[in-house]
Amino acid sequence: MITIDSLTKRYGGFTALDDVTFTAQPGRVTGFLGPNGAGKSTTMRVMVGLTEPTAGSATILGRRFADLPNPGREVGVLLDASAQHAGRTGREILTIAQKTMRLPATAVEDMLDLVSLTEAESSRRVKNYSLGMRQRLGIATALIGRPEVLILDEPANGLDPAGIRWMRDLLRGFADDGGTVLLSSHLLHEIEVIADDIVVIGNGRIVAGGTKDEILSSSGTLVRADDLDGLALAVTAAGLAVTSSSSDGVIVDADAASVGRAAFDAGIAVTELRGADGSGLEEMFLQLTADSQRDHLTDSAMEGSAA
Ligand SMILES: Nc1ncnc2c1ncn2[C@@H]1O[C@H](COP(=O)(O)OP(=O)(O)OP(=O)(O)O)[C@@H](O)[C@H]1O
Repeated sequence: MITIDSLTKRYGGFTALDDVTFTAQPGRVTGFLGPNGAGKSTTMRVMVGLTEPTAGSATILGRRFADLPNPGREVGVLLDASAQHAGRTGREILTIAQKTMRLPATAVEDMLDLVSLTEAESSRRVKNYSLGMRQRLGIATALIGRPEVLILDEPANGLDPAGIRWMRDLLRGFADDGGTVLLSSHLLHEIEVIADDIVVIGNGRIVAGGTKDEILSSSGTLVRADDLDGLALAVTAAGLAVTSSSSDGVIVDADAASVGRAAFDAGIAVTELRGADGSGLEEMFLQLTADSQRDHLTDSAMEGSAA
């Protein structure tokens, strides 16, 4: 379990984290979602003792990272796959971790197998690794101490679709065995397919949190009709809030029955009526963070959600 309690981090006059509170529970994959610069990495750095908070606390299994006796045995961390020593081979990096944590020598082979790095690949220097291979090696290093908790910052970066599926299955298995997983991403689709719980951060503040189902169901109802303008007027006249309106349809912050009734009362023929689910999460993400984004969302940030 990871507990973040009223965490604030200021750099001079700039507030990077503003009273951030959430938990990541055992047996669950918690997705930490937010646009670039929202504060995900800063939160994770505080968790593992790399950044000192201005106020508040972050504990892992009830203790601050610095107070864990053999941290690698309790929490696996991957903050930046490119930060691994470029001049060492993958095998050397794992062997150092194995010796530091006083693990059996077989642990290195086990991890290479787990992340599918071949004998030849593991003997290459990291500077010759692709980003995807670095991510696999980073995940192997995080897992080698068989920790209960995993903290991963953008772990899917650089993985191809098969690699993303592999990682998803690996994290699912880890959580199903009772582990706690916290992973950050600015890719909506990635979080949507992997996470059980979602915490959304924007401008250093938590703007939404809950189970994926709660977050999705709170994203409203998607309704379509030939007369979209009339439809939007009808739901508004019925006292329902329109979350977004485009040529693709209208998303309303209400259940499907209320939206259907409003359209029926106005004599508007509905052509589609359903929970906004995936598209709603994208809409919610954009909305929740719209006035808090420090950088514009890039095309790559949105590409996953278009799937
Ligand atoms: N050492 C620092 N000094 C000053 N500002 C900092 C420092 N570290 C981070 N920040 C600022 O804090 C904010 C949050 O940064 P952070 O790296 O946590 O965001 P993020 O959500 O991880 O974004 P990304 O997805 O781009 O990595 C940014 O505006 C960043 O510029």
